[in-house]
Amino acid sequence: MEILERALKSIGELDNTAMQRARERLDNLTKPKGSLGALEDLAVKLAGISGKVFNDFRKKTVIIMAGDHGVADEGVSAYPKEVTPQMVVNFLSGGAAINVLARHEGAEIICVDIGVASDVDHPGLLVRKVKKGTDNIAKGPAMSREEAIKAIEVGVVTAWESIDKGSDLIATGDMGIGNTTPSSAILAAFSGKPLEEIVGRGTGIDDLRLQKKLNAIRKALEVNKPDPEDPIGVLAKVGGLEIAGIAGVILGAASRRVPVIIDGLISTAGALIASKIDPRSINFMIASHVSEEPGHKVMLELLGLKPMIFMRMRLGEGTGAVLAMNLVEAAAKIIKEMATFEEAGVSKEEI
Ligand SMILES: O=C(O)c1ccc[n+]([C@@H]2O[C@H](COP(=O)([O-])O)[C@@H](O)[C@H]2O)c1
Ligand SMILES: Cc1cc2nc[nH]c2cc1C
Repeated sequence: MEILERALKSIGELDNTAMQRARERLDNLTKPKGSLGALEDLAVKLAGISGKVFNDFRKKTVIIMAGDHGVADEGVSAYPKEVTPQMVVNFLSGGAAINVLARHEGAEIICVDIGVASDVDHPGLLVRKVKKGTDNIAKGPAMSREEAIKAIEVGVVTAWESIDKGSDLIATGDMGIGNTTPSSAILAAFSGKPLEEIVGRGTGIDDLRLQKKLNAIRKALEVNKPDPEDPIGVLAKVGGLEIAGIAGVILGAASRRVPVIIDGLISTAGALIASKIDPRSINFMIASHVSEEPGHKVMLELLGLKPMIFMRMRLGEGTGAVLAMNLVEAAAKIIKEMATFEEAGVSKEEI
């Protein structure tokens, strides 16, 4: 708890003066006021986060949290559990979608085993296993409260270490067969929305598995009775180890005023937990894309975040978040590199 408390103590507000200065500069650049839309809002947010109008990113990092799920035994995924460690090996060998996109964006990948059921032996893996997969949430809690806190703290420390090594733009990613089930359960606990509206097909399940998934979430909520006023309790009861780790990465980045780009459904479930632990953490989050999972849009609305990319993606791994790094860098360059009306000798608006 000491690490989490330390992180929470350092989370501050956005720097309003820097944001105002950023808005003024944007209004003086050679374009009609506001014409770069969300790109301008992003430049203003970056100023609020760093306290500086000009930002550039030297080291971009995606942190992938990997964990397994006892609830996979209920037949809620289209793929077997073994895929979790197999994909971890794929991340470390460079063959996954996230490797391609991270290379494309010039980002580094950190992969953390925070709760994979089997052990992966690879020198590139950060082994910070809190538990060998969660217990089946349809039958009882995913993990103990102590384990949930420990997993959040793994995320905090991983973010801090990466920032200490120079990371100044962080993206969140996940890997875990079955993890759209706890992510949807977390959303149900916080939103109270009917499951039919928020539960999707994850890796691509058929109608039969969708019914099993809905039943498993219904049972998880009945058996565990998560209290939306107790976010760590929600996480321990119906969450996942990688979701906890992602919440920790977000709180860790926020505590160091480093922008953190949120990926799809699972990462945003982590963001919801972080936001309920400390709402100020939302200030440091940047939404990337909106996933095909129906619950993702609802999560982003709850957080009050607007996604920038609509590409029908539903992969996880941090893929949407890493794609958005390009837009974050573009926003930072616009405010820094564009000429003002005065510099370019362009006439300003008449009214
Ligand atoms: O990020 C998303 O929005 C997303 C949506 C659907 C599936 N996934 C990925 O697919 C896996 C979970 O799907 P499932 O069907 O096993 O619950 C897990 O490894 C996630 O990274 C990710
Ligand atoms: C192959 C595969 C890759 C993934 N990456 C994230 N979730 C995944 C699920 C599967 C099944």
